[in-house]
This record gives sequence, structure tokens and C-alpha cells, in this order.
Amino acid sequence: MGLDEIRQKIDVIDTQMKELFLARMDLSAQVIAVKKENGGAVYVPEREKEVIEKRSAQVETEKLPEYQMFVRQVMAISRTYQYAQIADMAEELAVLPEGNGSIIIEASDEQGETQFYTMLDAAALADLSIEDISVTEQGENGTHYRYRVSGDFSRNLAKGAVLQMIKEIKEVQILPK
Ligand SMILES: O=C(O)C(=O)C[C@]1(C(=O)O)C=C[C@@H](O)C=C1
Repeated sequence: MGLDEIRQKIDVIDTQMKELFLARMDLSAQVIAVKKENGGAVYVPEREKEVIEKRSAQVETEKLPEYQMFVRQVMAISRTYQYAQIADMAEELAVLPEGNGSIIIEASDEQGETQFYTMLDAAALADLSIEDISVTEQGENGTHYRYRVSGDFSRNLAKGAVLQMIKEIKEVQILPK
């Protein structure tokens, strides 16, 4: 099979995945509508763990890590989308610049690297740049980081990403300007 032919097959799969992705996001919107009513948290780690475990059955070993990476990323996007839907109601976001600008976020990382990556991932998914990272404290209580995050905060997606950082990272705070 030549490169053109392979790419045509990729185009077909991408078109199918597009439909499925958009349908999944519509369901994610329905989930957040229910959570808004009931006050449920966007992030449900037990549910995500279950989804990854169940869907991983029968996936060939060779592609298993990449498949799990894909599922985790799809759910992270789904969460950013849900946070964006409730960003207007979040008082914590009142400190954000109206448009382009930067914010300083401090967060501690007590459980190893996970929270650090949550930060980088949420920023990357919403096209926000992390311009500066410094370690402000490192000791028995873990590592404390200070991040400068920049971008256009007028976008709902960016607001959603910041809300994701606030909700999913322990002891996070946005410093006043
Ligand atoms: O099941 C939920 O509660 C959802 O919000 C859906 C979903 C998903 O996209 O699969 C997203 C966020 C949760 O952390 C778990 C799963």
C-alpha cells in the first residue's frame, strides 16, 4: 500500500472518530447538565479507572499503553469541556484577566507527579502557555510550585481549564494580581 492510500484510510477513520467524538461530547454535556442540578463533581476518578479497565480488556498488549493514553486524554478533554460549561458560575474565576494576560498559580504536589501533569495537561488542552515554573518549597510536605500561565482568558475553554486546575489540584491558589 502506498502512502496516499494509507492516508485515505486514515481519513476514513478520522471521519468516523470525529462523529463518535462529537457524540461523546454531547453526552458529556448531558452529564454536566445533570451534575449542575445535583451538585456532583466533574472529576470522578473511580469512574475513569473503571472505564479504562473495562475498555482495556482484549486490547493487544503492544498497543495497550497508547490505547490507555487515548482514553485518558478523551476523558480529560471531556472534563475540560464540562468545566467550561460551569465556568460562568465559578466565583473562583473572578480573578482572571478579561482577555489576554497572565495569572500566577501556586500548587503543592504531595502525591508525586500526577498533579504537576494535571497542570501541564489542562494548560496544553486549552492552548494556554505556562511561561514560568519555579519550585518555591521542597521538603517533607512535598513540592510547592509556582506557575505563570498566560493566554486569552476570555475563551470559555481557558476558563474551563483554570477551573480544572483549581478543582483537581490539591492546595491550588490563584494569587491576586
Ligand atoms: O461519568 C461521568 O461522571 C462523566 O462526567 C463522564 C466522564 C467521561 O468523559 O467519561 C468525564 C468525567 C469523569 O471524571 C468521568 C467520566
